[in-house]
Amino acid sequence: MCGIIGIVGTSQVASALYDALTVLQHRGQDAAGIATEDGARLRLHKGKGLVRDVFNQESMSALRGNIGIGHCRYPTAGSEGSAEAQPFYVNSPYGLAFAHNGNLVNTESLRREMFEDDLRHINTDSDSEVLLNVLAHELQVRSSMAVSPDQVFDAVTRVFKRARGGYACVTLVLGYGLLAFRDPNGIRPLVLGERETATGKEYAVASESVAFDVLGFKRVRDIEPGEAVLITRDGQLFSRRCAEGEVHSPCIFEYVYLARPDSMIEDVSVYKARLRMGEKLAEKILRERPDHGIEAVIPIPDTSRTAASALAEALGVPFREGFVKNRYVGRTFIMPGQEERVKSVRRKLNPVSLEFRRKNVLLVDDSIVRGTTSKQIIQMAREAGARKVFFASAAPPVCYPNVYGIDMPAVSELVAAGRTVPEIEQYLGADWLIYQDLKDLVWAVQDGNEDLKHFDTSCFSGEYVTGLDDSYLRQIEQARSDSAKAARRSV
Ligand SMILES: O=P(O)(O)OC[C@H]1O[C@H](OP(=O)(O)OP(=O)(O)O)[C@H](O)[C@@H]1O
Ligand SMILES: NC(=O)CC[C@H](N)C(=O)O
Ligand SMILES: [Mg+2]
Repeated sequence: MCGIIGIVGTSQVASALYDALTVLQHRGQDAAGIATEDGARLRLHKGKGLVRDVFNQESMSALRGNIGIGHCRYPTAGSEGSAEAQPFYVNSPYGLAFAHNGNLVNTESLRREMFEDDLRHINTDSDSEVLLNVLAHELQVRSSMAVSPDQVFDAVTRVFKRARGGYACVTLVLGYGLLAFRDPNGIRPLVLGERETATGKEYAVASESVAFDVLGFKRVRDIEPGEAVLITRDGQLFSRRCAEGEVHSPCIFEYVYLARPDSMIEDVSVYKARLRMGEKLAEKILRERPDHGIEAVIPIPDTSRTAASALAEALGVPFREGFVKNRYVGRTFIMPGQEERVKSVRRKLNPVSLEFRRKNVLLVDDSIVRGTTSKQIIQMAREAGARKVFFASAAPPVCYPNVYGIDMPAVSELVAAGRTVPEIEQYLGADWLIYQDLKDLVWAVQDGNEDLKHFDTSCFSGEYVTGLDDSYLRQIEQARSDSAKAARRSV
């Protein structure tokens, strides 16, 4: 769930790309990059770290041009190294700079095809570099000096046939324009925006609409599943559905945790969806624990706040800020190693003891994945003097890996996998634990747009809309478990 942005402007775009990346930072904290085209050349700067650390005045001033793309990375493939920071670049055909949010599930066979059939060298372990080369190959075999939208759309049609997985992508086609496309199932989000300026209309494409709010762009619409949009350097927009007939399945975890609440995805307000998650969870608590005795509902900052506030209101129990978040510590879940994640929970969240002392409290989180946060938080609540500590998750138990752009590769690391709710309760140390039902989570999102009939719920249901090769889950567990990553870092 990286963040991506592309802008076709009528004046310099680097600072707008930078600003957009800072509001998409919650989607990826590991690396960031910007590529622009200054009329003659590609300008590219990228590196490891937060957006504010990767760029300085000097690197920004070199990023000249009225058209460009940006990326902030949360790795789901390959390493966390700077070589895999995005955008990636290939010089042929035309010169392509590419940024990708998502994850492919047939990377290895594509990598082999690239090498053996298409004679292309892939230099990293990144699936995004593979995807860029598939696009480059398909453009190459149709290329001519004068690029046409039909050629580009035919190439993307082939990419959709070859690449399986979740992918929302922006590509800078040097000397020509910006190409954006979204996988045939529409798993990862991608929105189109525009703004009128004194010098003409400008377009932008981004992972989340919140990027448009800060840039003063108007959200026009979501890019459709299997659609490609091409915006030429002189501001003409072309689009085509290049894949049809696949089940539209936006990732439900965007609504649970990944996206900012002030974003709209698929015409659904993430904020309102989270409120509805809280309401549904309250109904379940009232059904199953009518004599709950809860004296305060306490969110685990940041993401659960919205759901917890609605839950408290529906229960008629005070909503209290029992944990203060250190605003200088980033998101824990998207950190690459378990040791770092465990340490950062305590660095990040500190209890306000008086909200716990001699009280029965309900702690609310948006989700429980590895249990890193919840286990420590329950202990902190007890240390702060709580009488009873109940725990509620606004999402159902996460029991299966996510393979479409969220780094949850190993079943063995998921606290709910192979455990019953009472067993998880005991492991986390809660007096009782309650999870949202999947049907209620689906309802909470669908209520915002009843045209959405299906979602990618794979981490809750184990159903993978693209299908998976038999050995795939075993392979990613071996390659991407915390222990595999730690072993890689130590060499
Ligand atoms: O069970 P776990 O493996 O701990 O993962 C789940 C937790 O991680 C996320 O928080 P995070 O700190 O990443 O971000 P937030 O500040 O947006 O809530 C999420 O909101 C849960 O609190
Ligand atoms: N989270 C993502 O979208 C990751 C993109 C890509 N798979 C990478 O690892 O860089
Ligand atoms: Mg959290």
